[in-house]
Amino acid sequence: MATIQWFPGHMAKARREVSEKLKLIDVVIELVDARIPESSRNPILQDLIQDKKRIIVLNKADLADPKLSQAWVKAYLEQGFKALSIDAQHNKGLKGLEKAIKELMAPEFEKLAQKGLKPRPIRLMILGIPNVGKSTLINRFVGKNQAITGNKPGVTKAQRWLKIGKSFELLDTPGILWPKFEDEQVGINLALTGAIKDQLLHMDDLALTLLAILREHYLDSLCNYTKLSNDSLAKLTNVDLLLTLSQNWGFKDDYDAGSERLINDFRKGKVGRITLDRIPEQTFGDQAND
Ligand SMILES: Nc1nc2c(ncn2[C@@H]2O[C@H](COP(=O)(O)OP(=O)(O)OP(=O)(O)O)[C@@H](O)[C@H]2O)c(=O)[nH]1
Repeated sequence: MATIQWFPGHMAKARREVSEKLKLIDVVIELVDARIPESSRNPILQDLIQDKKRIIVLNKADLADPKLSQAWVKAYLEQGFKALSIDAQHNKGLKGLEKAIKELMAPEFEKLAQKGLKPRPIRLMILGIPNVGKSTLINRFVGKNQAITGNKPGVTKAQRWLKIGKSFELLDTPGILWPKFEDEQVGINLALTGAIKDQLLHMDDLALTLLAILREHYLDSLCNYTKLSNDSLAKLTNVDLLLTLSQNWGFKDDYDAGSERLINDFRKGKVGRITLDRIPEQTFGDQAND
């Protein structure tokens, strides 16, 4: 996990670096965490990339609720974005990503074809907040393909491009933007998934919030994970439940150790496939609940 603290100076620098790189790019891969697709987006990205072509990629789909991943992709499509979900860790969905990027560039290649020109490699960069899997995607995407180096006019630092087959060239360093800070629930989501440092929020508060979300939306997963029946769970408050779990794990009354274990298990997917960001019903109807 990145340890960078985002001060205004760092933000300005990140913004500058991303703008510089963007000049060279045909398509931006906006990488988000499928468990928190909205919370893991950076609000200035739109402003930065303007009308540059973009695809929203929900990574870590293996950890997220498949129904909600589908619903989020649908919601983004309805907003006019190209979007899909992948699992970079296990190399799933990358062919679909390549296909979607080619579709995005089809109009440009059509124009080239009309002039009798062949398509050139599509230049890509991955952009996202810390911990969404940018490096993992770069590694999986490129596999055993080679890096090519080139100095491009207007860019002071040499940019290395990684070749992906004949069709793509990927910038070897991702663009990193800061996570959103303005909203408490977003902060909790980012902390629960590990996108921001744990110290910013109390572990026990995070654990209790997680238990509340699980009770409300993922009761079956909670029963499986805690090995408690529905009825037994109903008799326990979240505080009692956390205490019971801590004791079962051998931590006696050490609530913090229990909280940490619960959160780590959640991050690894041991609690189940959970998505924390719900689709706002007023905007998108209730696709997620069918
Ligand atoms: N389960 C799962 N884990 C993933 C996936 N992609 C990445 N990870 C894990 O998520 C963590 C962060 O991945 P990185 O690739 O380092 O993320 P990053 O965005 O480059 O992170 P920063 O360097 O902090 O900006 C690592 O532990 C990865 O193994 C995925 O699709 N599924």
